[in-house]
Amino acid sequence: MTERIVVGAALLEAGRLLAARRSAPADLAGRWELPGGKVEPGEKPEAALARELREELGVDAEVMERVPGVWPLRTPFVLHVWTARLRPGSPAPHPLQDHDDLRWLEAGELWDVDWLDQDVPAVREVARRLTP
Ligand SMILES: Nc1nc2c([nH]c(=O)n2[C@H]2C[C@H](O)[C@@H](COP(=O)(O)OP(=O)(O)OP(=O)(O)O)O2)c(=O)[nH]1
Repeated sequence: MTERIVVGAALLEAGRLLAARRSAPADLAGRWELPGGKVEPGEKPEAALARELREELGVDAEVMERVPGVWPLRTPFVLHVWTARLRPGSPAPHPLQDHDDLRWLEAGELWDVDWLDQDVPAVREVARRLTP
């Protein structure tokens, strides 16, 4: 089966990571994830991620670097993660779509939220970039 890529953002600001709490579907609701979504056919992953961040959070984000790794989600999806930052003048993130809460986490708070199980290895990889 062909893999389908879900792009997730490690949105970073002043050494903090944005975590987003899913509001749907029921089996994922209440758990925390990296904001993002599915790459559409013909779309570049970086463009998909900037689009998802605009739609879901209302932000103007710059997609920076790929965090090495491919993390399996529900078949046929796999998670690819990119670091990102808000462009100057971007609105602050708001949970407009798919989420009902957001938190900026300092390095020491990363494990205070209940990440989706499948996101834990990705967040661990991101954590290496946050820790001084
Ligand atoms: N965005 C995102 N999705 C994740 C993560 N971890 C994880 O298992 N998923 C799952 C949840 C969904 O089944 C799928 C991504 O779907 P989505 O609902 O965010 O995608 P989308 O915005 O493109 O929405 P749609 O096609 O369902 O309308 O991947 C993660 O960290 N970020």
